Amino acid sequence: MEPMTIALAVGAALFGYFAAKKLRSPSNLPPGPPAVPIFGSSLWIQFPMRCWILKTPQLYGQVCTFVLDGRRICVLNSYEAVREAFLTHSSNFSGRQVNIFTTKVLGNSGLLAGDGPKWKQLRRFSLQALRDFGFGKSGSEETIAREAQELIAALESSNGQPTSTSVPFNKAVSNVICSLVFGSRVADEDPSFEEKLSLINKLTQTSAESRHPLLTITMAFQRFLSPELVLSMPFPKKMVGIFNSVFNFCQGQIDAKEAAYNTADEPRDYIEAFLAERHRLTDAPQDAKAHLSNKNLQVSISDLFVAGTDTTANSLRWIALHLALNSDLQERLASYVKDKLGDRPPVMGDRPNLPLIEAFIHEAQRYYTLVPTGVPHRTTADAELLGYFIPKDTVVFSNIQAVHSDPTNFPDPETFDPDRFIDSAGKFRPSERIIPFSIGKRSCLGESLARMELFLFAVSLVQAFRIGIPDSESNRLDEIRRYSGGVVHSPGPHELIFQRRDDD
Ligand code: HEM
Repeated sequence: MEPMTIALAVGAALFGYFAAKKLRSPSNLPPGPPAVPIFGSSLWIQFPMRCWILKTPQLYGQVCTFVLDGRRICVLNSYEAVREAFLTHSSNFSGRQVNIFTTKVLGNSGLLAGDGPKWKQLRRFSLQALRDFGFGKSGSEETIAREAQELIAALESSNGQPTSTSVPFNKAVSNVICSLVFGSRVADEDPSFEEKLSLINKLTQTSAESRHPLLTITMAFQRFLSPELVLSMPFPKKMVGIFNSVFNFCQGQIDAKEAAYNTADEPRDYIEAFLAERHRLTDAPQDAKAHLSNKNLQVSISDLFVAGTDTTANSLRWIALHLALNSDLQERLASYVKDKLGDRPPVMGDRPNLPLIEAFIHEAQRYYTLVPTGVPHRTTADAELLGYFIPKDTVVFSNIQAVHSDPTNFPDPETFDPDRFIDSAGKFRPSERIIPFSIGKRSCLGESLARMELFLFAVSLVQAFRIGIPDSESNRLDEIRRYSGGVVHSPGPHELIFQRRDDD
């Protein structure tokens, strides 16, 4: 071989080596605050962490990174970043965090926190099972329509006096998920159900990261302690207690089903489908039925129950609050619905004929981003994102709120304007950049159910009531709207007035 060719080959090899090394070196990480041994970046960020994450687009741009409690964290601050991570490189970005909690309390199980082949099988099974009981089909439509009427009756019983939206909305939405999962309207049948709802609320609202500076120091050393000791500390202990109460409740439902259900019968709900599938796969190899363990059943039911209740109920509470504060819009929607449907209750088939309602819900999901910083993912391999290096086992937050308030996607994002999604022919034109349910392999499992609920409940409310707000509540709007830094951004406690329209 010519010396020149050898020199070129060696040069090319060295260039390739150093280029790859640069990608892998920390200098090619996204920007972010400094990190020091033991404390990571905790001295530079503000807590609650999720509130601080919302400010990172202004500080660091589209993608940023920092280190907390020994974990590298990456934040996706634009639609392009979320799409590239969760769609283009979904195979590397679809894991979930592994920590003492997911290992010791959740047993690496369930729909929300699990990952790997067992989670994949469970997700596939769950989507199929819930579809069979009407996810996105007429079964759930009937269930939701019935609960919408129950909700209206409950609100009507307040006789036009200020009433909290929290319990009635949560109960109505819970009854839908309970019907699909447990086969009964547990929320109405179990007298202690309100207590369960408040536990769920604590789970989704509590911010694990809101901490006192002293706690920051304790947290920094936590990873050097035994899991048992960590779980006995005040905050983790409280969370474990809440989880265990939800698990016990779910286990009670499973036990009752196991005692009564004959696996030869056609399953009628998620638990029965799980038991039937387990029976069907009795002789299958272990790999094929690894997702059908008792722990997986217990955790996935509580996942459906937790993820399916607080999210939809709080989206509806934001919608009711917004209508109460914007009577012009409320009257416009009410006369629009009256014009299209008269007084008959809505059905899903009405959706194409109600583009303004579709646009209103779409805008509500943008404006009141319910899960502002997403549910964190984990990289399962070293990855590249928008030219940056993201190491394996990085925890990845999607700043959905930043995507929804990006003025390049939504001019004048602080203005609530459903008409931005109505085209010149009067048709509803949704934006792919509105991602309340996230996107990709880990996107929300209950999206089609939630969309049906939002439509049927919202139309029913607009038809039935003139919604108002007492002066005492209008004076504390900042407090009602404040984000506590939990996974879900729900409105703070407040009361609204529901006056029947047909009383006019
Ligand atoms: C308006 C209502 C809802 C919103 C805004 C919402 C939003 C979300 C978001 C942002 C995620 C995280 C996706 C990701 O990690 O990238 C998620 C996951 C999930 N949601 Fe929902 N959700 C809603 C309703 C529901 C309902 C009704 C159910 C149950 C029937 C449900 C069940 C789940 C489950 C099981 C997951 C975990 C999926 C996985 O990790 O593979 N959600 N949801």
